[in-house]
Amino acid sequence: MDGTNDDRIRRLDDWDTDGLTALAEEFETPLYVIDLERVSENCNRLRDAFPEAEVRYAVKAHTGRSVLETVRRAGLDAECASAGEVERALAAGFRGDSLHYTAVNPPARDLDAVVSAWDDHPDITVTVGAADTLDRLDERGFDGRVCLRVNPGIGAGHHEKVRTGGHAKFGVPLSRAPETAIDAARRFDLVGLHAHAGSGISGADLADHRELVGRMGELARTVAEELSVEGLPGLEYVDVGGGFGVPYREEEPPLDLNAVAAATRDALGTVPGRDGDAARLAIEPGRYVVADAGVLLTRVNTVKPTPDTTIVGVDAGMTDLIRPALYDAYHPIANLSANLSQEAIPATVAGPICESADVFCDNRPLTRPERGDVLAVGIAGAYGYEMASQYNSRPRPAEVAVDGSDLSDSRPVRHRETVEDLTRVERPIEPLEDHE
Ligand SMILES: Cc1ncc(COP(=O)(O)O)c(C=O)c1O
Ligand SMILES: N[C@@H](CCCC[NH3+])C(=O)O
Repeated sequence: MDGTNDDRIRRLDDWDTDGLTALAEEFETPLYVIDLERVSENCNRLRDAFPEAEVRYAVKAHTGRSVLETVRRAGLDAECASAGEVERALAAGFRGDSLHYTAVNPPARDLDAVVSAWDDHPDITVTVGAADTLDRLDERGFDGRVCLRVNPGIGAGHHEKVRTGGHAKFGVPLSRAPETAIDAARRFDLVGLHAHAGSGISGADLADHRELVGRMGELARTVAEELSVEGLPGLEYVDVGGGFGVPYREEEPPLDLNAVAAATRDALGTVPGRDGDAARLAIEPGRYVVADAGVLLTRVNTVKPTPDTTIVGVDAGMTDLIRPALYDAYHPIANLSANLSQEAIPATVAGPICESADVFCDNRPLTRPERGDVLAVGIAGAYGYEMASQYNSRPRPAEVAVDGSDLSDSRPVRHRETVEDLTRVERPIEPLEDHE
């Protein structure tokens, strides 16, 4: 670690245009491309900025097996939001002591599965955001490692729908946290305290982040003192969540990760921990690890001039990348096939789904698109494939992995679904011949 952190993001310009076009030819579109070397680099950037911390990858950003294996090899732990994610992380080789399951109103099926996984992997940690969840774990005979999720009363993030910190759904209210923590410590092995502000935190949110971490530091010192009075084991860590943003717009400055790390350290202060050690800092970023490692490729099938704009119809839609429809999120878009001498026109890039929200951008300059052109939608590695659906009976796209800037060496890591994949779960109610 050299004390510096290259905070540049990988932009569409940094990808090899011919290489991406060749991938679209070979594997067809819509197609996700994921650069595993960039995933590793992003893990290293986080570890360099937070050398003292436990860094846990929030698996929900991209659960692809290739990504999970890459993150594990880069030495990060895994933070899982469901029993399904726990199962996938275990299958990708994460050990129990690197697995953290964050239980939010957990369905019984999830708790049963995680408690059963705990039988084989007793070092799994369950992060609990309600006293009810503690009781439900108890009822299942679980007496392992728990972490208490606290609602810090502060939310942050790129859109109101992703600000979790202030939402009552998440975590035990700060005022109730000390008593709930002591109750948890009497019944389980209470190893940590946790809070998460939200997703897509930018430099402008640094004051909120600092306030959240400060509150967690104060709470952790109160809890540590009460644990010590009761003769209970101290805390191993304080987890201040993830949410580190990446600049999707060209003009947005990148997050200064070193400044965030310094502010985090400063605001947390020292928390007495276990066996005479201080409690460690933990963070759980998802987006930062994978966002700029992924691109979505899509092909133009329609160019329709209208009085207000030119509609550029493409074969990817909100079913492949829902972020623009759901959060009005901005993703850079480039026409890979365009001759650079051609002029840019205001274009509205729209997909094939029967929803007016199925639009990637409105009236944005795009080098004159023609039918058959390949467009790249950038910074699509986080919450892209992961939030894809099969609405309108659209099978989910394929994904290929590459390693670094040479795109000639690619391998498919997710096959393109077929309609048969969609209907496999269905059973007819009557044989078709009865209709004849
Ligand atoms: C509990 C928790 N941890 C970590 C994350 C990861 O967030 P991000 O991908 O923004 O880093 C989330 C998502 O907001 C979350 O809910
Ligand atoms: N899905 C959101 C992030 C939410 C993270 C989970 N709490 C996004 O695409 O920005």
